[in-house]
Amino acid sequence: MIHFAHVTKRYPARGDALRDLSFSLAPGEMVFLTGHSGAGKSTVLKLIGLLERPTRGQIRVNGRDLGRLSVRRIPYHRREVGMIFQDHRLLGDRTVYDNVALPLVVAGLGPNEVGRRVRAALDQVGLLRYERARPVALSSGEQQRVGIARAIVARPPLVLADEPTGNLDPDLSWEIMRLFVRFNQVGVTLLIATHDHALIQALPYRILTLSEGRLVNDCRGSGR
Ligand SMILES: Nc1ncnc2c1ncn2[C@@H]1O[C@H](COP(=O)(O)OP(=O)(O)OP(=O)(O)O)[C@@H](O)[C@H]1O
Repeated sequence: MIHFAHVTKRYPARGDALRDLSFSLAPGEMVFLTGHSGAGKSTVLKLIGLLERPTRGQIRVNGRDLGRLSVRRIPYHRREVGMIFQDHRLLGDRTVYDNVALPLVVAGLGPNEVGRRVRAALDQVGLLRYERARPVALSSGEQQRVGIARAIVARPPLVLADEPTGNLDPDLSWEIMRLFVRFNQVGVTLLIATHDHALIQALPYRILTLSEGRLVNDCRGSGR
C-alpha cells in the first residue's frame, strides 16, 4: 500500500527532515509511527498525502508513483487517503454534518448519497445525534471523532492520523484507538503518528521509530 524508497526531504534553510528513508506497509496493515519531536513523523504523512514533495527518492501509494502523478490526478489520490490531524481542522462556522460532508461535496456526490454516507460515518464514530451542532459545542474528544468521520466518509483504503490522541485523556485516547482497530478490521490500512508510547506498546501492532529523519527501529507492540 505504501512504499518509500530512499526518500530524503529537505526543507529550505532547515536541513534534512527525512534522510534516505525506506519502508513499506502492506495493504490492511495498521502501523504506528513514533519518534522524538522533529523526528520527521508529520513529514512522512504529508509526503503520502501529497501535501509535500520529496527532495529525493521514490514514494508509491496504492500502486501509484507519486512523483509521476499528473496534477489532474492529485484530487483522486487525495480522495483515497483520509487524513486526521491533532487539531481537528474543522470549519467552525459549519455544522458537524457539513464538516463531514465536505469531501463528498467536493467529489461531486448528490445530496441523497451524501446524506446516507455522512450519517453512516457519524454513526460509526457515535455522533449521529450531533449532526446539527457546531464543532465548538463539542468536547475535544468529540471534535476529534468528527475529524475521523470526515476522514473516512469517502471510504478511503488508506487513513493517516497525525497525533490523533495528542490532546486527549487516556480513556478518550483508548476510544479513538478502538475506532481505528475497527476500521482496520474491515480492511482499512492505517498509519498513525504518535508520541503515546504506553498506548502503542499495549497494542499488538507494528511500530516504526524515526530519529532525526532515519528509520531506527521496526518492531511490534507487546499487546499487554
Ligand atoms: N514546512 C516546514 N518548513 C521548514 N521546516 C519544516 C517544515 N515542516 C517540518 N519542518 C522541520 O522538519 C523536521 C521534521 O518535522 P516533522 O514535523 O516532520 O517532525 P515530527 O516528528 O512530526 O515532530 P512533532 O512530533 O513535533 O510533530 C523538524 O526539524 C521541523 O522543524
